[in-house]
Formats: sequence, structure tokens, C-alpha cells
Amino acid sequence: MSDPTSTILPVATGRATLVSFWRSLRRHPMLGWASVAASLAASAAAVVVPLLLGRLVDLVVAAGTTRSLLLTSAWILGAGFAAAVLTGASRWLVTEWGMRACADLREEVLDHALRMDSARLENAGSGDVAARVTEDVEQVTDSIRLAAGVFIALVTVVVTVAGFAALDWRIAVAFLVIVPVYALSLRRFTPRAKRLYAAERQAAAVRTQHLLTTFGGVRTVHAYGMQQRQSQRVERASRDAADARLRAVRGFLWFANMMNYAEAIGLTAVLFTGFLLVRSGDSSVGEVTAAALLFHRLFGPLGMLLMSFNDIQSAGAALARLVGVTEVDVPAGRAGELATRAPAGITAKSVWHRYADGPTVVHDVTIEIAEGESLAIVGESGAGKTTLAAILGGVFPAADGAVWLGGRLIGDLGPDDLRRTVGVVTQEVHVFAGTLADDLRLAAPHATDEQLHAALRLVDADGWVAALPAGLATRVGDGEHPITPGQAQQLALARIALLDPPIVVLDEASAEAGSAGAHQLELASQAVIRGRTAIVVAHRLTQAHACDRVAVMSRGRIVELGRPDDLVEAGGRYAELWAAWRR
Ligand SMILES: Nc1ncnc2c1ncn2[C@@H]1O[C@H](COP(=O)(O)OP(=O)(O)OP(=O)(O)O)[C@@H](O)[C@H]1O
Repeated sequence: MSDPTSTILPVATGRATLVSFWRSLRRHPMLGWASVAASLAASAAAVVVPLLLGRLVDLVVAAGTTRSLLLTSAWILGAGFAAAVLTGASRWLVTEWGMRACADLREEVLDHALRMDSARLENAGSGDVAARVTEDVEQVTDSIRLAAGVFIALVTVVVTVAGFAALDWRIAVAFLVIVPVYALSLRRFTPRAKRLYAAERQAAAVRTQHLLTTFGGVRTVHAYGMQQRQSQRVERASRDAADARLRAVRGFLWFANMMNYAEAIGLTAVLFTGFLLVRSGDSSVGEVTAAALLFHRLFGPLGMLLMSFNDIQSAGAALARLVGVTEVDVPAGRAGELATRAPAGITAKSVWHRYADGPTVVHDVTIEIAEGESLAIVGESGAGKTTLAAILGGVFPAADGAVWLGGRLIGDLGPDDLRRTVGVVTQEVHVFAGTLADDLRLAAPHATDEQLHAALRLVDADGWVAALPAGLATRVGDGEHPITPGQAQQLALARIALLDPPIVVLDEASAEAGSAGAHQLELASQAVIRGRTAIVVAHRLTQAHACDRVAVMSRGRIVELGRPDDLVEAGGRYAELWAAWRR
């Protein structure tokens, strides 16, 4: 198993992350403006309360009239009520704004992940992608509520500082002593936190990757007695993830301590300055009380801003990983018109391929497959059959050379176009969670039940489907009604029949069953191939023999090509294989 960190998907830079999130936020301008207005109004109402309380203190000291005391108290109550209502409204608005931006981003990431070149996705490993679209999305979504609080806190801090200045500029200056303490702590903590949280999320992704590869390859793990080695790997990855988390927590605790010092210093400075101002007669006791209350009010938002730095950094790292997915090049959404159902031939010229830095596995293949013709590819294991079939079917692009489907270069076909032109059944057939009808309708969302039954009949699956407890409505997939690998292959073939593409690529569609089942699948494949241009990667030679032509591959090259009977007569490699098969 390769090192899971080596091919992990990119992580966006801080700037790219901010630009991307800001773009998502700007898609909802009305919510944005309403959020800013409500937050400003809520903060202003909240700042008025301590100022009025200071006034109340002055009235008491000056033995003011009962009427003026009651009137000021009524204003305090009114301002407090308005602040409560406006704070609730602004919190709701800002959360809604952030949630919508986040949902847009999640959609973009998912869309990108699904449209990504499957080879790129495989290289990155399903664990990395899964961690990003689950754990990272969750982390960012959870942080939105927090970010809403942070946004409101920021506005409150700005409005409160303006309130200080309205009282006495010297008190505002005294308050500013906390700024260097905060600034120095942040300057030291920010770059460290960035590293620590990025490392924490990376370690978590590697742990998920190890867990998924272990469970995904559980048969191999058992077959080779690798349980102990694999569990040691998982244990090591889990320990690394826990260590990374602890390092992040330790860094944060240091920062939290610095914040407490700053608050103690700030309050002392405000009270001391207030004492001097009252003694010199420049300020009243009420004004200093208001300043102390304002400062106390700041503890909440400032603490919130700085303490949530922890989670904001962590969410920022998760956001950067999400935005990173959107930076991977993917084919455009829709290019050109959708292909029509007319049969289309395949032309390949000088196709070469190698995986990443590996050796060349397909050498200079040039071939023309006529409209409606079926071509079987046979050859020893590792000859390059699957790779060539995948390239001809547009599953991934060749490293070099060109392929045309129905006269159009594969690179010019958009994903929807390609999907309508070629139906591919690979060795990994998958049954998706849901009802059997849902599973089939993945290929043709608007197909009627009658059309589903017709497709099942074509691949000879109508018998066992009718015997299921709820027929087409039976739930299949993980933990639901069990489906054999052979039945899953039949469903994959039925999906192709429903999709009705002019070209099909079948990679070992009959390899998943025992010999009786294999024969049934061969017939199903033949039924699906009929009337289409087809490429069949065949391990069973009866399947190859039923095709119009056979290409024999060896070490990435086509070494024989012709009609099966002609090849047998010619007495070459295929003739040997055929003779051995019939023995
Ligand atoms: N995703 C991949 N990454 C790296 N190398 C790969 C990948 N897939 C296949 N290969 C290598 O490319 C070569 C050709 O593989 P391919 O699967 O195309 O052969 P095949 O003839 O279909 O083999 P088989 O009959 O065993 O499926 C092999 O050496 C294989 O190890």
C-alpha cells in the first residue's frame, strides 16, 4: 500500500480560500446588507445601556429627582430590550448568510469531486475525498454559528471603542494598553496555529485514509494475514492524529493565558485612569462607571473573538482543504450538444499510456472500430486490456495520442455528452443504497417501471427481481437485501440498456460469476451489445469468440487483430489460446 499522503488533493492558500469564501458570501447581497445593518443596530443599542447606567450613577450621586431616575431607568430597559431583539435578529441573519455561502461551497466541492478525472480521484484516495466532503464540511458548517458570533463581536468591539471615545479620549487611550499585548500574542500564535491546525487536519485525513483502505481491502488483509500490520498502521496514524490534536490544544492554552493577562492589565488601566480623572474633576464617577462597564462588556466579544481563534483557524484549515478540491482541473459542465443515439465508431491513433511515473503500459495503439462493430480484447494478465478499453471509452485520457468517438475528439466531449455516448461496465460494479428501481434509474431518471422491467428482461434478471420481497421496490445496498456479484453485474448491464448509448465498453462483465452464472452474463452482455459499437475485455474466450473482431494484446501492444475464425485459422497466439480454452 502506498503512502496515503503522497497523492493527497491540493490545499488552497489562505488568500485563495478567503477569495473563494467571499465570492460565495457575495452571492447573497441582501442577506449580507441586512446582517451588517442588524449587527450595527444591535451593538449600538447594547453600548447605550452602560452609558445610561453611568448617567444613572451620576444622577444618584447628584441626588437627582425621582422622575429623572425613573426616566433614565425606562430608557435603560428600552435599550436593553432593543439590544436583545436586534442581537437575536442579527445572529439569525448572519448565520443564515454564512450557511447559504457554505452550502454553495459544499455543492461546488461535491460537483467538482464527482466530475474529477477518475484516475486523479483514485490517486488521491477515497479517504481524502471522503474526509473533505464529510469531516471538513461538518467542521466548516459547525463553525458558521461561531463565525456569526465572531462577526457580531467584531462590530460590537468597534462600536464600543467609539463609545469609549465619546466618554473621554483619555479613557479610550487607557483601554488601548491591551492592544500591544493582544497584538504580540496573536503575532506569535497565528503562524503557529496555522501550522498546528493544518497538521491536525492532515493527520486526521491520513487516519481516515488508513481506516478506509484497511476496511476497503479487508479481503486482501485477511488473505495475506496482514491484520497485525494493518492495525499497527491504523494505530500509528491514530496516535499521530491524537498527538497533532494535543499540540494544537497546548498552543491554544498558551494563547488563552495571554488573553487573561491582557484583560487584567486593561481593566486596571481603565480604572486607574478613571480614578485620576475623577480626582482632577475632569470626569464624573458615572462616566468612569460607564467606562468600566463598557470595558467589562468588551470581555465577552473580545474573548469570543480571540478564544474562537482556535476554532476559526481550524475551520480555516478545513475550508482551505475544501477550496483545494475546487482548484483541481475538471472538464467543463456541458460542452457542445448532446450526442444522438446514432451508432458511433471509435478511432484511436498512436495511443500511449503510463500511470503516473510508472512504465508505459499501452504502446502506440492505432485502431478503427466501425459503427456497430464489436471488438474483444484478450491477452495475458497485465497486458493493458483494461487500460486500453478505459482510454477508448473515455474513462480517462491517454498520456499521448488521440481518440475519436463518432468522429468527435474525446477531449471535446463534455461529461454529459460522454455519458450519453459511451456506457461503461467496469470490474467494480456497485449497487447504490436505495430501492432497486432507484438503482436502475440512476441511468435513466425518467424511465417508467415498464422500461425498467424491459431492461431487466433483456439481461435475464426479471426472474430473480420478481422473486424479491418487494420486486423493484426492494431496498438494496449496504445492510439491505443482499445482491450477489453476478446480480450486481446484471443490474449494471440493465443500467446500460436503459442509458442506451451508441458505444459500450464491457470490462469483464462475465468474470464475476461461477461458470453457470458466467454463461448467463455472457448472454446478457451480448444482448446489451447488440446494435451498438462495443469493446469487450474478455477473459472467457467464448465471449471473445462471439465478437466481430478480436485484438490480442501483449505487453501493451496489439499483436494480433482479426475475425476470431480467421485468427484461429492463422494459427497464431489467439489460435493457441482458443485451443487451450476448448480443451
Ligand atoms: N491505476 C493504476 N496505477 C498504476 N498502474 C496500473 C494501474 N492500473 C493498472 N496498472 C498497471 O498497468 C498495467 C496494465 O494493467 P491493465 O489492468 O490494463 O492490464 P489487464 O490486461 O487488464 O490486466 P488484468 O487482466 O489482470 O486485469 C499493469 O502492469 C498494471 O499493474
